[in-house]
Amino acid sequence: MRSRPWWAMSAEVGHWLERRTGRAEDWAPEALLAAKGDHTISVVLPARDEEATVGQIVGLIRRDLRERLPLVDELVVVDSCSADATARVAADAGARVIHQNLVLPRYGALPGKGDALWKALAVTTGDIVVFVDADLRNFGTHFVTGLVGPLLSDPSVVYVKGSYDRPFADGAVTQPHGGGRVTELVARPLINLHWPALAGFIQPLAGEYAGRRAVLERIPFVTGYGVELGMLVDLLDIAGLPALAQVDLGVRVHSHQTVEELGRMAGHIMLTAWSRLEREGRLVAADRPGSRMVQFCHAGEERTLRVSDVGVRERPPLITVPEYVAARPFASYGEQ
Ligand SMILES: O=c1ccn([C@@H]2O[C@H](COP(=O)(O)OP(=O)(O)O[C@H]3O[C@H](CO)[C@@H](O)[C@H](O)[C@H]3O)[C@@H](O)[C@H]2O)c(=O)[nH]1
Ligand SMILES: O=C(O)[C@H](O)COP(=O)(O)O
Repeated sequence: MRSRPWWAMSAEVGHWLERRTGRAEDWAPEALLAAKGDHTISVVLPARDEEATVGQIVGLIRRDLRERLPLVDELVVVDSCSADATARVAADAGARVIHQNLVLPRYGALPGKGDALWKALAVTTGDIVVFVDADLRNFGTHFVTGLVGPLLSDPSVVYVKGSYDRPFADGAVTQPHGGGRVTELVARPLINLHWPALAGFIQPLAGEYAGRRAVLERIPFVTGYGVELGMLVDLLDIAGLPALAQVDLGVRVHSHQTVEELGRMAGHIMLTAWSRLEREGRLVAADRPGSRMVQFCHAGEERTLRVSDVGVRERPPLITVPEYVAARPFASYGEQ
C-alpha cells in the first residue's frame, strides 16, 4: 500500500512516470520487426562464471529473435574472465563470444562488469544495444523485446531501463519482494538524495537495459558495479530525463550474491556517486574517499577478516578512442 499518492513526488518525476513507463507486453515481436526498418540490434550478455544460465538465455534469443524472427542482428557474450565453462556453453548455444581482456588491449585489463560492457560496446555494431545479465533464471525473450520497444517506436527515447518485481529466494524460503538489497539500501537513497529526477526508476541497478549507440558511445563507463548508477546519472546529464524510459518486464529471478559480496558492490556504487558529485561541482572534499574495505566474513562459525579494494576506475567515452572511431568510418562523430 502506498503511504502517499504517486503525485506527491516532484511533478517532473510524476509526469515522467506516467509518460515513460511501459510494459513488455505492449510490444509484440512481429510489430517490432515491422518497426525495425534500417535499425540494427545487438544483444550483449556480460558473464562471469555463468555456465549454469548463459546457455539457456542465448538459446532462447537465438531461436526466437534470430531464427524465427530476424529481430536481433548480433548476439554477443562477453566472457568476463570466467573460471568455468561460460565461454564454451555460450558459443555452443549460438553466441559470438568475446573475451574482455582481449578487446582494445592497448587500454589494459581492468576487472569488473562495467569494463565488460565497455569492451562489448567497442566490438559490436548495432545502432541499438541491449544488455542482459547472464545469471537470470527466468529469462524470457520479452526482456529483449520490451527493452527495444520504446526505442523502435519513439525516436526521442535514447535509453530504456528494465523494471520488475524481485523475489529473494534462499533455498525453500522465498520473499516475493525481498530482492534488490543494494538497490533499496544504497542506490535508491543516493538517487533520491542527489539525483531526485531519477527517483522514478523502479530498478535503477537493473542489469537489463537498451540504448542507442549514438548516446552510449558518448558516456564514460565505470569499470565495476558502479556502471549502472554512473550510466543513469551521465545519461540524465547528456540526454535529459524525457529521453529516458523504463519498461516493466514482470518478475526477475537471479543468483543472489552473499551479503559480503553485496557490501563490496555497495562500495563501488558509493564511490561512483562520489565521483559524479565531485564532477558536478557539488562536493568539495579535503580528502578523497578511501577504497579499502575491511569485512568480517563468516564461513560456518569461523570468522575471517577480508580486505578488498572497492575503488572504481573509468573508461572514456568510446568516441574518444581512436581504434573505435577508425573501425566505424561511416559514422559522423562529433555531431551532437
Ligand atoms: O566482473 C564481473 C562481474 C559480473 N559480471 C556479470 O554481470 C552480471 C551481473 O552481475 P551480478 O554479480 O549477478 O550482479 P547482481 O548481484 O545481479 O547486481 C545487480 O546490481 C549490479 C550493480 O548495479 C548490476 O551490475 C547488476 O546487473 C544487477 O543485477 C552477471 O551476468 C555477471 O556474470 C561480469 O560480467 N563481470
Ligand atoms: O540489485 C541489487 O540490489 C543487488 O543485485 C542485490 O540483489 P538481491 O538482493 O536480489 O540479491
